[in-house]
Amino acid sequence: MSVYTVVTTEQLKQFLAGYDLGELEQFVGISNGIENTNYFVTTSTGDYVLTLFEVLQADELPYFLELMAFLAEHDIPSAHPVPDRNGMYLQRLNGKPAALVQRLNGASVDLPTPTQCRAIGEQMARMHVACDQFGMHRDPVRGPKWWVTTAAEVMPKLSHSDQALLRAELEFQAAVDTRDLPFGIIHADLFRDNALFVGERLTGIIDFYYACNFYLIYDLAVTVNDWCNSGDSAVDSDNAAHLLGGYQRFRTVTPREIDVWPAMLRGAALRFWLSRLRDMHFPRPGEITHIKDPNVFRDVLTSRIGVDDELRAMWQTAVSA
Ligand SMILES: Nc1ncnc2c1ncn2[C@@H]1O[C@H](COP(=O)(O)OP(=O)(O)OP(=O)(O)O)[C@@H](O)[C@H]1O
Ligand SMILES: N[C@@H](CCO)C(=O)O
Repeated sequence: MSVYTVVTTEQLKQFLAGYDLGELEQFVGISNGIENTNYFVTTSTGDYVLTLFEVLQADELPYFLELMAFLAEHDIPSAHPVPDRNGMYLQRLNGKPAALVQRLNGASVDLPTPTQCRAIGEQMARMHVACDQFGMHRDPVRGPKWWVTTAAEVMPKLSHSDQALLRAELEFQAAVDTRDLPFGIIHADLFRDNALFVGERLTGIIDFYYACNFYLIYDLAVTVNDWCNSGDSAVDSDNAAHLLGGYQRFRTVTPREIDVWPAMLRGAALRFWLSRLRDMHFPRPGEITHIKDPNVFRDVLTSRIGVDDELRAMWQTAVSA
């Protein structure tokens, strides 16, 4: 991120008075991330992350906060939201909806190992399975309808060749047969910067604010595109074998999911190409801002076109041990 909304010491002390967390010791804005304002907060009882929601509205937030509580309580490595003195997770601070969550140990990794990829696959599958029991529903906000409206916004900013690629991909995606695909709750943004590790041990998955009800296989596609990138946009087959193998350990994918896998990888690349284009060409004002390169996902998309058999073959090499 980014700190879009500055919080003063006085404001934070008043906010913390609503919690049973002791005295404020220190706090600092977090520079990673794009969507929200985040601070690390230390009180006399421990370390927390404070999020001020910049885009999501208060009535949308119970889904995410309840989901995070549900996952932490089902032993998925993740941060439990912290309740205030009245048992509520959601508060307001400086005019924005705000929440505190536990601060997890660990750091994100730039160059994941196969073992780390396996851990991500395993926990994603456990999350997909566990969430069968989670009763709330949310439609995707970055789904196919959003792809079309956002493409129209960014189209005038693109080169002719990128415009042609974007138009062709939207047309291709509109024709993908998604019938009979397993559906459920997905993270939808499980990038490397949304997982923390201590060595090879996954300590937590964070940033559930794009979670929604959608095709489970799309969640894996988002994650493989980011975690298993060989550097020249092709898939790193060793990391992919471990990530998909880890996933299969807890949930067996269906033949329909394997069939649609190449299209899902392309759709997932399209989604992040578009969101990064929008962030770049229509930025929001903020004190610290962090724009990610859209061309990374344009190139991922390009490299996934015309290689369907190769992409489906990833499932044959998934390491099941
Ligand atoms: N529970 C947590 N424990 C430890 N660190 C955390 C936690 N939550 C967030 N962070 C840190 O804060 C950073 C930003 O958080 P997050 O990814 O949620 O921000 P965002 O603006 O919503 O992100 P995005 O870029 O995905 O939109 C993370 O990269 C991580 O360093
Ligand atoms: N993970 C996203 C940002 C948040 O959606 C990206 O890397 O573009």
